[in-house]
Amino acid sequence: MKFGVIGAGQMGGGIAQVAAQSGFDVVVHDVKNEFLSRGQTTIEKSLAKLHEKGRLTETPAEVLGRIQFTTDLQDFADCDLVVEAIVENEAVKAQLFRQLGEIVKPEGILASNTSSIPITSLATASGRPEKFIGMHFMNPVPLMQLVEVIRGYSTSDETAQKVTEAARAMGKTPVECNDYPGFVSNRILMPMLNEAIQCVMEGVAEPEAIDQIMKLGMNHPMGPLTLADFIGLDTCLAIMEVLHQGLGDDKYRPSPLLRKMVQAGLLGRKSGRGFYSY
Ligand SMILES: CC(=O)CC(=O)SCCNC(=O)CCNC(=O)[C@H](O)C(C)(C)COP(=O)(O)OP(=O)(O)OC[C@H]1O[C@@H](n2cnc3c(N)ncnc32)[C@H](O)[C@@H]1OP(=O)(O)O
Ligand SMILES: NC(=O)C1=CN([C@@H]2O[C@H](COP(=O)(O)OP(=O)(O)OC[C@H]3O[C@@H](n4cnc5c(N)ncnc54)[C@H](OP(=O)(O)O)[C@@H]3O)[C@@H](O)[C@H]2O)C=CC1
Repeated sequence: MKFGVIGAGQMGGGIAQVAAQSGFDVVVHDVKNEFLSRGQTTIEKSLAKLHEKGRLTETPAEVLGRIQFTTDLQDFADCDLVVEAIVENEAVKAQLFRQLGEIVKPEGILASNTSSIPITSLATASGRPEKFIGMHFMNPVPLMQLVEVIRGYSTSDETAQKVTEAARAMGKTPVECNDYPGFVSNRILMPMLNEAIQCVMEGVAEPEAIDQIMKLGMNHPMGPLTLADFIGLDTCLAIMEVLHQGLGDDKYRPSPLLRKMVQAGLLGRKSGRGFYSY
C-alpha cells in the first residue's frame, strides 16, 4: 500500500508516522520545505519516545526510511490512499482535491482528515465521489485510538471497507458516522470547549480553575482550555463556524473571545501562546 499525506502539521505528521509504523510506504507533502523539516523533527521525537518505551518493534530510522517528504503533488500519482490534513478551510481543501482528482491514479482513494467540513462537498470537488471519504484521526495521532470514518453521499461500500481496513492496519479503531457538520466528535466536543472559553470571557473563573474543575471533577485527561490550546484556537474557531453555519442554530455561536484571540494571533501551543504560554 502506498499511503499519501497532504500537510505536515501536527495531524499530517502524526498520520504519516503511524502509517509508516504500520509498514506502509508513505509520501508526505507540504507547501514549503521548512514545514516538511518541522514535521520530520516532530515525527523523529515521537518515534524516539515510543522506542524508549518499547512501543516500537523497529528502530526509528527504519520507520523514517519509509517516509518520503516532498513539495511536489505529482509524487502522489501512484498512491492507493491519500489523506489530506491541511488547514480547516473548505475553499482551500476543495481546491487541493480538484488537483488531486486529476493527479492520483483513478483507483486511488482520497480521504479528508477534516474536523467538520462536509465530506460530500469535498467529494464533489475531487471528481471521484465514490472513492472519497472522511478519515478523521484524533490528536495526538500516535496515542489516540479512534478514527472517525465519515461516508459522503456517494461513498461506495468498497471505499468504506478499504479505509476501515487501513485504519485497523494502523492499530486504530474505526467508528462510522454520517456526514453532518462536525460529525459526532466535534459536534459534541467543540461546544464544550467554546463554553469553557465563554466562561473565561464572562469571568466565571480563571483558566486554571476551569481546567482543574473539568479534570478533577469529570476525569477529563486535559482541561478544556488546555485542549483548545493543544488543538489550535484557529482550528477550534473554524470548526465552530462550520457548526454555526451548517446547523443554523445560535447555540453554536463561536465565543467572541475565541474570535478575538485568533485575530490577535494567539493560536495556542503552535503559536507559543493561547490561554497559556508555551
Ligand atoms: C479537533 C478534532 O478534530 C479532533 C481531535 O483530535 S480533538 C482532541 C482529541 N484528543 C484529546 O482529547 C486528548 C486528551 N488528552 C489525552 O488523552 C492525554 O492527555 C494524552 C493521551 C494526550 C497524554 O496522556 P497523559 O496520560 O496525559 O500523559 P502524558 O504524561 O501527558 O503523556 C504520556 C506520554 O506520552 C508521550 N507523548 C505525548 N505525545 C506523544 C506523541 N505524539 N508521540 C509519542 N509520545 C507522546 C508523552 O511524552 C508522555 O511520555 P512520558 O510518560 O515519558 O512523560
Ligand atoms: N488539531 C487537531 O487537534 C485536529 C485537527 N484536525 C484537522 O486536521 C487538519 C490539519 O490540522 P492541524 O494539523 O492541526 O493543522 P496545522 O496548522 O498543524 O497543519 C496544517 C498544515 O497544512 C499546511 N497547509 C496549509 N495550507 C496548505 C495547502 N494549501 N496545501 C498544502 N499544505 C497546506 C500548513 O502549512 P502552514 O504552516 O503554511 O499553514 C501546515 O503545515 C485540519 O483540517 C483540522 O481541522 C483533525 C483532528 C484533530
